[in-house]
Amino acid sequence: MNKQQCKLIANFAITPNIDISILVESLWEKARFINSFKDKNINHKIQISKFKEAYVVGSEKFKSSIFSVLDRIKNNELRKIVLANALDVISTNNFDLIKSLDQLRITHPNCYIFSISNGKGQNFIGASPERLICISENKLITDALAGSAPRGKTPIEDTAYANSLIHSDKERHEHNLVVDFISRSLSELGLLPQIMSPRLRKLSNIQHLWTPISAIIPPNIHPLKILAQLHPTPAVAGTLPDIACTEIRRYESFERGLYASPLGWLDAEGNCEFIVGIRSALIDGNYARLYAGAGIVAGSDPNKELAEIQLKLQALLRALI
Ligand SMILES: C=C(O[C@@H]1C=C(C(=O)O)C=C[C@H]1O)C(=O)O
Repeated sequence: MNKQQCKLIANFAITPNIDISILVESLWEKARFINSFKDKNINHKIQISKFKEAYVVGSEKFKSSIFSVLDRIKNNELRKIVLANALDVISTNNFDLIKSLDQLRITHPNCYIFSISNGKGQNFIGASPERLICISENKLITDALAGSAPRGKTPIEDTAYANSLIHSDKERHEHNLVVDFISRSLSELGLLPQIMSPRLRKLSNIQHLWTPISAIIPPNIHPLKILAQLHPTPAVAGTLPDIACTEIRRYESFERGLYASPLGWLDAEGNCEFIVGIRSALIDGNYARLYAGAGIVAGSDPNKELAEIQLKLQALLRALI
């Protein structure tokens, strides 16, 4: 598919008393609306807004949670927990959804840009670097993505960050927990995971350790079964995932909502694409809640983890305002 084309997938719940012809017409109407943007440059209204920002969990409280998690890791109660924070933003004007998505698309050209509405005026949007599963013609591909470093301001600084990421025992351990979990989960379904060579996933503000993993899917395994087996991976929850999820509920004082959840589509042939809903925000009129987390493992430095979360949140905020 070239850059001028895109695939439009529509998923609808079909109930016995639905009028298919009305449904099809409303679908075409939506397709025509989307197509009408084809030749238009989106001219965003310039609005001067003022913003009030507040982290849901303050820095000191967040760091004390990290220290507590590190103690529990030391006591061998768990190996990794991903702790998230949220940033609440109130603007004097409503957030402009199309403009925000456009900015996310421009600043994160290699990420999955998404927007999901609940039909009540709330939209969950973001630019995720992480693919949970993509199945095309029986071939599955998934990402182990964990372990992070900032991007450098110069190529030399950037390479130095990349090298320290690649050679850090702590980052590699954090990453390998995700690789091991994914390959074990796929094997438990009777699949033969092929682990590709590790590489870097470079985004505009951050870089990650990245290992793509592939597998051939026999027709009798439903994509949702694979999804249920994989989610949540230790990239967004921890190891072991069940224990980590219980601990996350204790440490995080807010609901994650759609943050870190699988978002995507599937078709009747078993093709699908689900990403992990990170680098994301819930937008409701002039209110936005932005989410970001970081994996805590033995050797994590609370100040660095806090800085990583702030880096993720501030980059997202810049795209929204
Ligand atoms: C949990 C998030 O990201 C995850 C955590 C990472 C890390 O701690 O190194 C890296 C990529 C993601 O797997 C997030 O961005 O909210």
